[in-house]
Amino acid sequence: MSDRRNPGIDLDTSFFADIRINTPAVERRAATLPVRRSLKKDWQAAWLLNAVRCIDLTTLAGDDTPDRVARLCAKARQPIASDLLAAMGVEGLTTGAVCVYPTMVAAAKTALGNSGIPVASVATGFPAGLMPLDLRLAEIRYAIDQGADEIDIVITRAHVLRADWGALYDELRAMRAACGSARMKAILATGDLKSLENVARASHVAMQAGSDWIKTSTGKEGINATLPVSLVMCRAIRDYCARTGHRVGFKPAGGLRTAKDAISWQVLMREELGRDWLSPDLFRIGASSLLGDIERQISHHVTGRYAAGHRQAIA
Ligand SMILES: O=C[C@H](O)COP(=O)(O)O
Repeated sequence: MSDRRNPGIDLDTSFFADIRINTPAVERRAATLPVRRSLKKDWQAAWLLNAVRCIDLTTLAGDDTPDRVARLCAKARQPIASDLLAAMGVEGLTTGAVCVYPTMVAAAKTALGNSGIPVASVATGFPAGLMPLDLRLAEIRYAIDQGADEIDIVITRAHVLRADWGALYDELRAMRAACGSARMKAILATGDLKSLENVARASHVAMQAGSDWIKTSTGKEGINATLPVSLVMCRAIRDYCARTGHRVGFKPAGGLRTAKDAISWQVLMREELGRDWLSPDLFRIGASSLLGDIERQISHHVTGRYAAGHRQAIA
């Protein structure tokens, strides 16, 4: 993985002051993505393998335990059965990262050992973010002390809803500073932001404040990752890159469960941002329950039939 970072820039509201989004046009464009490509079978398998290496394999449940995290990490190290990978001539495939709560970071680090798989920790009062800023920053520092390599922060939605871009920028800047060398993903919780314009504005502020990835959702909002919202965020990434030269990654998260989802979002990345955004450096899929269907489809590709349920991934 490269050590590329987005350094951010000073807050510049001119990037989004006049933004107007034609929602029906965005929805029409997004609707073409899942059906646009009739991918040949071999290509489909390759895209699914690529999705695996971009997954932030996630468990964020109230009943998480170190044992569950250890099982998740075993899956991250060997996400697809070795006989299926051997049949496709693939070696060394892992997920992009494992994503857990701060108190589970140490268990994940131990279980991942020297695999090189990064541990991402949510922080800053995930999922609502409604805690005093100093406590949210302390949580980032705690996660990093435990060994987190990446931090998934949540923004204060009220700053967006009140159009208080200065407050949003300052909070994100402080979080970025607390992250130090750990890379920061900014969760916008788009399902709470009320409009696509707000999604675009929040995306710009998050990038200006130095986020390394912008992420759609916590997985806990009423509406999580959708293709229209993702399209708006990808266009903001493209715009920010054109104006500043800084490349920011994208992480859809929440509700992605099927191999078809994994392909649709990759088509979006390739068509809107280009091939560079198909690597784990610039693209992650946050998911707790996607791997099972991907493995099922890969198994079908290799063997011509669907595997028995007990052979499927727990995640
Ligand atoms: O960041 C990742 C999300 O929490 C995962 O959401 P999910 O459980 O709907 O896959």
